[in-house]
Amino acid sequence: MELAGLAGLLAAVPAVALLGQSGRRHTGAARRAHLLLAAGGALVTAAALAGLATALLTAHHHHDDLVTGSRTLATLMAVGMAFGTVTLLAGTVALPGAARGPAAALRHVLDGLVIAAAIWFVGWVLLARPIRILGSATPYQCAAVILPALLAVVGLGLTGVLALHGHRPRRHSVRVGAGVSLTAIASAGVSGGICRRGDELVLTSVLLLGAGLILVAWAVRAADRPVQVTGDVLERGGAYAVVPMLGVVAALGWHLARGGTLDAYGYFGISVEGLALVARQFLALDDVRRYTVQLRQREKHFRDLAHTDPLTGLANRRGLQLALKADGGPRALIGIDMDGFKTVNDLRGHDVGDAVLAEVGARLRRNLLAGDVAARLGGDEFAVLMHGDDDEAVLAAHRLLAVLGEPYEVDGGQIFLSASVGVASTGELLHDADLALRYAKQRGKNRVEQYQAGYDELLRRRGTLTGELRHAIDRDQLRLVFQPVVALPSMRPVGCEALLRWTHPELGPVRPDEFIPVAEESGLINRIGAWVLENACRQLADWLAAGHDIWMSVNLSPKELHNADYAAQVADILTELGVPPQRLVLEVTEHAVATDMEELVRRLAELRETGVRIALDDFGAGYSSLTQLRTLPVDILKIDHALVAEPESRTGTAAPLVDVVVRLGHRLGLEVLAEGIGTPAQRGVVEEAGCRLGQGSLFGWGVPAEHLESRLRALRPTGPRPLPAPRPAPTATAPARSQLVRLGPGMRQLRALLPTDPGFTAPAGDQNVGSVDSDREMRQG
Ligand SMILES: Nc1nc2c(ncn2[C@@H]2O[C@H](COP(=O)(O)OP(=O)(O)OP(=O)(O)O)[C@@H](O)[C@H]2O)c(=O)[nH]1
Repeated sequence: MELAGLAGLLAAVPAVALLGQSGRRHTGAARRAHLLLAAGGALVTAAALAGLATALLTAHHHHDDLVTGSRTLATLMAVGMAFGTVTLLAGTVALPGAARGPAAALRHVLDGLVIAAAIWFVGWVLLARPIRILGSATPYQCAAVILPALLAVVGLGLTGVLALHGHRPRRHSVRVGAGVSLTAIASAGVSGGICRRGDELVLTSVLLLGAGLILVAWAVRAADRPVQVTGDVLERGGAYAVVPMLGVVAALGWHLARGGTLDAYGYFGISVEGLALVARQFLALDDVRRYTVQLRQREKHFRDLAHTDPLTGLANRRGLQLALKADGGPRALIGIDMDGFKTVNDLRGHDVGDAVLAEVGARLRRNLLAGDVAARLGGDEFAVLMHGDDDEAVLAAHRLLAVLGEPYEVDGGQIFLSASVGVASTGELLHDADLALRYAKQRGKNRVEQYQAGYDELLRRRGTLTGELRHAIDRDQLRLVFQPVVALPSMRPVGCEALLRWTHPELGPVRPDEFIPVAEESGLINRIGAWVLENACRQLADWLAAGHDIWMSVNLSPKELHNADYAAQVADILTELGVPPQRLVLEVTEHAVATDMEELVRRLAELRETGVRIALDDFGAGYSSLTQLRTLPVDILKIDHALVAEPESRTGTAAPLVDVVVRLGHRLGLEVLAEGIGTPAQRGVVEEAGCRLGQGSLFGWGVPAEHLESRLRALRPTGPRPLPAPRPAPTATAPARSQLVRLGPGMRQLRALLPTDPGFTAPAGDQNVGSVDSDREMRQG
């Protein structure tokens, strides 16, 4: 019989060999698991082989010796095979499809123990008194079977857990678990059979053992397929614990009802069940804690995201509102909006716009103190919430204005932008800073305004003005006045600038610097501009018809210039009223020049084609580019009054830059007109510089048409005047000599630049260039 058993065991050998081979073929976790399974299988097989061989050799011994010998042998075999089974179990939990890592494996083992302890206990109830389903066959005298039986139960428990919680597809690891359990059961059978000299049992068990190992080997072949790892606690139900526990309770009740008592094996089963459940509970709590921490971290991450602006990484509006709610000492809010940012998007594309915004964010962040919060409120609008009082806030605002006004290096080019800044340090910070910011925009941008209680009133007034301005034309509230432009040095009026006046019946006279921005913002400027142009031209036509030798200057809003058929409108009016186009001068401000150059050049060129002349107003008051000046199709350069009124500098001359700009203008073939001449001294300086056209209070304020007309009448007509030749078209190939120069009352940079410009070594007689009036005046003079 033992021989048959030995033969049966041979089936196990190839299975072990297959496992070993599979282990060598794999790497990583699979290799470890397969080798463990191979080693376990080999140990079980070796122990069984050794036991059977010993039993065969000692078969002829005396009966008493035989009984004791069998028990000893069975015990030894059981221990040997138990080692093998433990190794097999370890290999099973180590399979990649079983558990994700050691922690998950430990959880599987404990879950398995919960099931195993229940099976053990139910088995014990069935085998123990009073039920004893095996009757006298219960191998009580063979303690040797207990160890493999115990491991078989653990194997079954583990298989159950793998069926419930293994990674998908689960069938491979379940098959391995089942094979290992079968091997363990067979081990118990073999040791039991040897102990009780039950040949059939030995034979059957040996065959089962082989079958178990073959099942393992077969299942392992597929066990290294990719598995779907799900480690979420939410996936784990409690059924694996509830069902065994109910089984234990039912079995115990049945056992006690039949008058049974608990012996050591029963206690053991119940204790293991309880301890395994408690241990599992600890681990489950630990899992829950870990997941809670993870959830909190994620929640924080999403909360942060909800309060962060993705482009700049600064806080967003909600983030700023949160920061505003937090308590703290004295605080101030600095509201910032980039000026003319839309142009960056329009000219350079949205990506460049984004890069500029990101850089604005970075500059703000670099200029924060600890505890300050910078935020992007949307578009090109930013805010800085800082600790400090009024004065500190205004100081910080000016610093930010300077920092944000530095050129932006994007995409290999420079972008020039300024910002408008509003500061509030009491009250509704967000609201007040916004009001101050809007006020800064209205007052010409690129400046800091501090909130004052009057702003609400100011903005309300703007609302009223917008409403009233809508009807100003229909209700005949607009008037034109005309400020003379005189030839120097004779001070004879040769032209005039039409200036708009608005007198409201209730509000009284409204200043142009108040209502013109309102008109621009509300879009009314186009209607109003058309009205001004038409009425100015009508007046001009009258004067020309009356034989006066004069030209008319009309201010042009950048918004009107954007209008694609503006040039056509101008041409229509001129034709309709029969005004020679050369008699009309359209003035654009430097402000318009600083924005979209290409469009501006195109529009101005269209206008010039109609024959009108273009004047560049307020030159020297803000930003200007010398390159732009050369590219722009303009005929007249109007020197800003700030330059004319500049006091003596360290060189000892008053208005030192007038001379420079006049020479620059003449050099570029432009007529030059000095604005804001208020004193004979200023007139002297301007004349000295060679400027032949002047305008200012010294020669007359803006007056009604009749007043100017009487002045004109007083002058004896001197026949038709030659009109200035149009300026030659700018040459596109001329190299740019400078980029952007900040002109202004200081104009130091221009001064520093010009003498080194080879094109600027002006000949002594260049003062007459392009100035017909000065020619004539000189002849007269
Ligand atoms: N590139 C980019 N542009 C944006 C983004 N959000 C808004 N903008 C643009 O930013 C511009 C902001 O316009 P405004 O502030 O009204 O106009 P502005 O040209 O700066 O004029 P002022 O503020 O009056 O000087 C709009 O043209 C928007 O389309 C953004 O995330 N990226």
